Amino acid sequence: MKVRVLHDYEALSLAAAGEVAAAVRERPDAVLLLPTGSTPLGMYRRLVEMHRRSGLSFSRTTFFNLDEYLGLPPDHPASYRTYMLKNLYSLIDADPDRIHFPDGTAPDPEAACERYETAIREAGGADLCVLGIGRNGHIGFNEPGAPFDSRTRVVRLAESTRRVNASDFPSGRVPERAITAGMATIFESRRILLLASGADKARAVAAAVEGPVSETVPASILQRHPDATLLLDQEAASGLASPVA
Ligand SMILES: N[C@@H]1[C@@H](O)[C@H](O)[C@@H](COP(=O)(O)O)O[C@@H]1O
Repeated sequence: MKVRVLHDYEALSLAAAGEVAAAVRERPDAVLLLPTGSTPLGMYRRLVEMHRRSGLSFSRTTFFNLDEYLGLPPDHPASYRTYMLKNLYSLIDADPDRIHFPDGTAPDPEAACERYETAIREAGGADLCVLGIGRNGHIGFNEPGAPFDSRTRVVRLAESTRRVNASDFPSGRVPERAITAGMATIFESRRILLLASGADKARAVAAAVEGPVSETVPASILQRHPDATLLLDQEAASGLASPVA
């Protein structure tokens, strides 16, 4: 696992966008597994700029989302589908047939999870997975305790995660469950990039980088990955015992 510390959020976003752009330039039909949350917003903004200014094309790229709330209508303002359309897909030349989301409203959610896992596998697996990190070390919606061999499945959200995400649901209750790509699904990505910004991520980052590899801290699995990079801003890196360049 490599760790890169950038000066601030803007530098982090630019570096992350550079990595995604390089993957897509090298392989225009790359398969990407992408996150939501506030952290990747700057990266998406930069990717849209690169598309507009330097002609970076995503027309052959296949996109999968890491997760989605269970039971939210797809056009709900807080659904991850809405987030991705608004912040990325509607602003670039993505092919709608190559954009995939977990189906949070499927009548049989377990079957929808299996279909999603199969779709990722049939696409050849992810060339690049970009992750954020929860304050409790979660990746996607794999909360502490998620088995390392888990696949795309329905999960119950930690109460702390529901509290943090409550600001996205001003007029209602935060869903209790979600569909997430599993730990093994994520780990099988050929390259993984985890982004963390701000002091409130410092403890989770330190546990993921310097603590034992443990299902208690889902992001710690990246220590075992052959090609994982953490992009941190200085605040997110502030809990690390050993300084990194
Ligand atoms: N399911 C998402 C995660 O994929 C994301 O990484 C995390 C951190 O979000 P933020 O970047 O807003 O801190 O929260 C959510 O719960």
